[in-house]
Amino acid sequence: MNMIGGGGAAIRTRGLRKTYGAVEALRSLDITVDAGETFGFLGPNGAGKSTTIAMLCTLLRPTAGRAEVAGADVVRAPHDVRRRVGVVFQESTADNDLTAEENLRFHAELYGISRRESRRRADFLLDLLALSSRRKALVGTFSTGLKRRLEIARSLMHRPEVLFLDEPTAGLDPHSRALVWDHLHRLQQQQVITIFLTTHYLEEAEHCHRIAVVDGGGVIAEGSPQQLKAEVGSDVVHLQTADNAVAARSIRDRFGLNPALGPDGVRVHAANGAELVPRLCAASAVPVHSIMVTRPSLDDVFLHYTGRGVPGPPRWRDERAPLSAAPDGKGSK
Ligand SMILES: Nc1ncnc2c1ncn2[C@@H]1O[C@H](COP(=O)(O)OP(=O)(O)OP(=O)(O)O)[C@@H](O)[C@H]1O
Repeated sequence: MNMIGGGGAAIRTRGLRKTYGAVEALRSLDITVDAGETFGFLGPNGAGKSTTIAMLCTLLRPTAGRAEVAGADVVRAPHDVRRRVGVVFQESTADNDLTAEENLRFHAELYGISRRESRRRADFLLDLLALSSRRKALVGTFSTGLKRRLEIARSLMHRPEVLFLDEPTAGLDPHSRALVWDHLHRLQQQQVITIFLTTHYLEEAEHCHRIAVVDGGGVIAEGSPQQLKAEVGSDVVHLQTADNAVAARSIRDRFGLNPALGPDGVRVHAANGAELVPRLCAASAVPVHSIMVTRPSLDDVFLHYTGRGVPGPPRWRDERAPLSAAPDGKGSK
């Protein structure tokens, strides 16, 4: 077969494009995902994430360009691709009127898996996703988190080489989110599997080996979470104090940093927030009510790479000019 490039990649796209009539959902996508990698596809609403998954799973035909998944071309060999991939969609597709086990077995039948193998595989996956105690329960009684885990189990019944997850933790509470990731990590310890997931959340990128940020129809940034965060910037330390203006001024004077005074307190960028916190508390000229360290947000990533932020965040202002103009700290707007 005429491959796009060298072997070894689990997913490879070149100039992949999709239009819906006049709407250009994806302009030109070039990505390479190695076998065994967890690859995050990050972007705002409408960036083309679901469209990309649909093309890679052969549910949508590309308008132009090439894509290979698990060594098969999505247009020329769609059946090969389908046998080698598992998919979990944003919307639940589990059958509420069947039990967890029946959902898995039904899927296995569609793939022509023998009963014996189906039983063995279902046992393994129900255990892996901590669903064994619910195997006989009707899926209609499941929470969103349980359903998502069942759908992941179902997508793995036919031993796919590549697992596509479209917003795997959307709509889940923090505990359920963490569980999903625990199970995915356990899965990767058990077998070599490539995971391609879409997400809005930069936090999810922490679980990925590499991520691509997609916007405006193509990839605008790509790398490991560490690389992207390093490029985006440093930790952000948020402080609330008895007098935020005084605190901001003392941070600037004592630490040579550039604090910003905002509606909820002071925030300051630092290379290592955790290391700065005790020093800030010890040196603060005013009592500190609360202090928190956060990582760069999706806003920060977009601002960095596109020069525009996602609309709506609280407005912060650089404190240097107002502080020197108004030593009482109130500053002008
Ligand atoms: N069937 C369709 N017909 C016309 N336009 C579509 C269709 N499906 C998607 N689009 C458009 O294509 C673009 C990409 O949509 P897509 O759903 O792939 O983005 P997404 O990144 O997955 O968004 P979200 O994060 O909201 O799921 C959007 O502008 C969307 O409105």
